Amino acid sequence: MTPAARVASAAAILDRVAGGEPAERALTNWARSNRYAGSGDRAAIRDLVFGVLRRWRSAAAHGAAPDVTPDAGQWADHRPDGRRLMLGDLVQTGEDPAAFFTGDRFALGPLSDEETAAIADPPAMERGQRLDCPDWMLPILDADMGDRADEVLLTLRERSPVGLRVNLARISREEAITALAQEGITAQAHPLSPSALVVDGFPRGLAAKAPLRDGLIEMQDPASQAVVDLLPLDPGMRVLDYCAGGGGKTLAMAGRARAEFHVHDADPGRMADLAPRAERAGVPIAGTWGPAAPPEGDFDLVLCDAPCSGSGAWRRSPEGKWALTPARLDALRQIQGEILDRAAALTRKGGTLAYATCSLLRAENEEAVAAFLSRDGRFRQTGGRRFSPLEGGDGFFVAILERQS
Ligand SMILES: C[S@@+](CC[C@H](N)C(=O)[O-])C[C@H]1O[C@@H](n2cnc3c(N)ncnc32)[C@H](O)[C@@H]1O
Repeated sequence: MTPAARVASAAAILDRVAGGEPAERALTNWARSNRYAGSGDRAAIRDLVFGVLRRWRSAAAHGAAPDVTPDAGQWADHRPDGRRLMLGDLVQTGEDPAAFFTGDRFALGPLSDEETAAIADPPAMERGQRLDCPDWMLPILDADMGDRADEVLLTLRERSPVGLRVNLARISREEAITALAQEGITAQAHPLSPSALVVDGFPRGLAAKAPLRDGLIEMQDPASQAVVDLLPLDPGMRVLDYCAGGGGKTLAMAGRARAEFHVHDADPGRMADLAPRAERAGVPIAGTWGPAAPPEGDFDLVLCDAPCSGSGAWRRSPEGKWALTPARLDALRQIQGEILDRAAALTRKGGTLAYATCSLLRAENEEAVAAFLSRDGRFRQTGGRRFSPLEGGDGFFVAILERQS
């Protein structure tokens, strides 16, 4: 496909996303009905779509498209079109739109006079547009992050570097760097965790490289690994990953200690990849639990990597930024409290309950923990940390809570 045809395809996919279709599904559906597109085309189109998702408001401003609904942070009421969004993002990333809007076969039609006039001068943007943040969240983020809020939000407008976790149970970080170099991938040690690497650039097909296929290295954000580094883990412990999802943290824990790992998720489908990944990494999973068979008994360590706004990971999952509403945030806080209460009942006396989110918001982090501690006097906070996206990984939070009685 030509670069112009890729831009036209991205615009068509953005139309569907603006119409309510989740981006991953829109990309998959597009690929299914356009089988001529090779893997390089699909990856390039995905990059274009995700670039706009991260910078939706500023792209709309540059393309003279309607803004998102300002109070709810959603695009549902004003659906800007993919053509204008692509136009705006090309302009703001320094590309010449005329090179893509050619009117050639498979390309978008040439720029109209109105579009040419619209992009002639940079638009006047309000702060939320410039930072690509829903307006209702700005005061919350200002209160929670102080004078770093703008810097953090600007970071979240860009693509996240590719983080890897070395399975230290099987290979050292230096050996991993060498193994990757043999595959033509350059990676450096990342300061957030002894197991973390960051890859130079955005190489295609990374997941299919031998060290990843063989379970020696996993894709994982460095801050996610740093959260696991803070957990009190010893060999032989009985550990429950209460919100295990795809098992990223279970496998990271297993890389640190030969413990007995149990996994649970309210949506067992989310754990579908866990068994093959665990097998590749050489990690036995002692128990898998779901809503039909909830976990029982006393665990030495229960990790709750709770569902959250995902605000620390908006680079990776930018749709979440626009889908979040005050009502959704309230619902998440409710769920987080329920998860903490359930997990507390599964933590043995003297054991540890660890609460983590990839959220930047105090409401989901410090305030959730404070509310839990005021409900359950048996626990005391003994550690924890907040990770900022300015440290090179996702924004994360973890609190270590010890059960004392
Ligand atoms: C942040 S994700 C977990 C990511 C995972 N720990 C990892 O590192 O790959 C949160 C998970 O919590 C699950 N979840 C949502 N509500 C839950 C609940 N009430 N109890 C347990 N798990 C829940 C979701 O299905 C989702 O898989």
